[in-house]
Amino acid sequence: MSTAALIVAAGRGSRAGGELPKQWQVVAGQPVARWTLLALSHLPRIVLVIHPDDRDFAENAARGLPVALVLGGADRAASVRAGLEALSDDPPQLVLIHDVARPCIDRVTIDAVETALRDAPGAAPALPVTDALWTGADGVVTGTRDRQGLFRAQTPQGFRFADILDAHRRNAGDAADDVAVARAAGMTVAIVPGSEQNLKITGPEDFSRAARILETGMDIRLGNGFDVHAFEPGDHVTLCGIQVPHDRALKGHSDADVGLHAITDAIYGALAQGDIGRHFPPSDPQWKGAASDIFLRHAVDLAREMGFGISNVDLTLICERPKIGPHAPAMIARVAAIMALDESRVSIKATTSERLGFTGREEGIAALATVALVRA
Ligand SMILES: Nc1ccn([C@@H]2O[C@H](COP(=O)(O)OP(=O)(O)OP(=O)(O)O)[C@@H](O)[C@H]2O)c(=O)n1
Ligand SMILES: C[C@](O)(CO)[C@H](O)COP(=O)(O)O
Repeated sequence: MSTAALIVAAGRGSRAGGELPKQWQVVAGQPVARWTLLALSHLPRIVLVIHPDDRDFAENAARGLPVALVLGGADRAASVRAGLEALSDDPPQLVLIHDVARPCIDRVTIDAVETALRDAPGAAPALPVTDALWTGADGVVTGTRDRQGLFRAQTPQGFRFADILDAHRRNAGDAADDVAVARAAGMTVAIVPGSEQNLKITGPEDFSRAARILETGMDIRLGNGFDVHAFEPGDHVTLCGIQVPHDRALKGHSDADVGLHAITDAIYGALAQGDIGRHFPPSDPQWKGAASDIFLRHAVDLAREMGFGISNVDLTLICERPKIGPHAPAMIARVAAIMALDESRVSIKATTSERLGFTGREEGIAALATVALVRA
């Protein structure tokens, strides 16, 4: 069965507060939407429904993943409808409709919904209500309600695609969720076990709850990279993608960007995927004089293919000259752009070796990098 994920992310998150809609705020090192996309990234097709103002945030959250962006509507039902219509050009057999605001969704729950669709046209996770239920007014309990047979609804809510598309086309106005739309169209919806961890970020206090859950399930990898290039005659060096005037150049098969090479090696190291020489052999003439951002982009793409986000990078350049400080802001901007990271996650600093050793004798430049990769 072909299954697509439809993630609705066009809401404004007004109850959650903050300067950005909740789905673009960072939790446990990554935007909420990135966590949600990664959780569903085993599915072959993902549609992310967004507000027209949010395209840049969405592209950042979806980087490296096969995600189609679709513009949403004024309410949740309109956004779901827009996503379904976008999928209808090449319809999948099943669709899992998920709130972007539920980033802690786990694979067991996703698979349970998909499996239940073998026997029912709709299926959704839910948790039975276990607390006693009251009615209240003016701060006083006015009655009790029977909790028997009551459930707390979650997403992803899964459906046979043709049925839910038809149900949404016939639905007028907003609806609490897609189960309501499906039931109004006469579809049977099976309940599968939900998860306490699959909370929806709704109010400000939910960010820290989600962070605790995401951090517990994290796979954190650290990698280090070290590189050295010797000086040769020339009039500039290329460091972290920036041409820095100098009375010598760095010698190498590529552009000899010692800084980018160290960062690239740190990423390969964190992934246990060898080093830059394994992926780009110096014996291969096509890398002669190559700009080293090619190598760094490859390492970043490999990390994302393996399901890792890059949390931060810290680079130290070791040389007496040229002075790095004046160029550091441009270097940070360039490395952040190559790695598609926020500049606040890139540190580039320099030290001399107090005139000791080969860097002290100004025979070359050394670079030492550390990166942290995170997978949910
Ligand atoms: N016009 C809308 C409104 C909501 N949603 C999505 O529907 C889900 C559930 O909605 P909710 O948690 O209520 O999100 P918001 O509408 O963003 O929050 P609020 O009501 O606090 O503004 C969210 O993933 C939200 O992005 C959407 O895609 N389009
Ligand atoms: C779809 C849903 O997540 C089910 O719990 C929920 O109905 C959507 O969010 P809202 O807070 O009810 O708008």
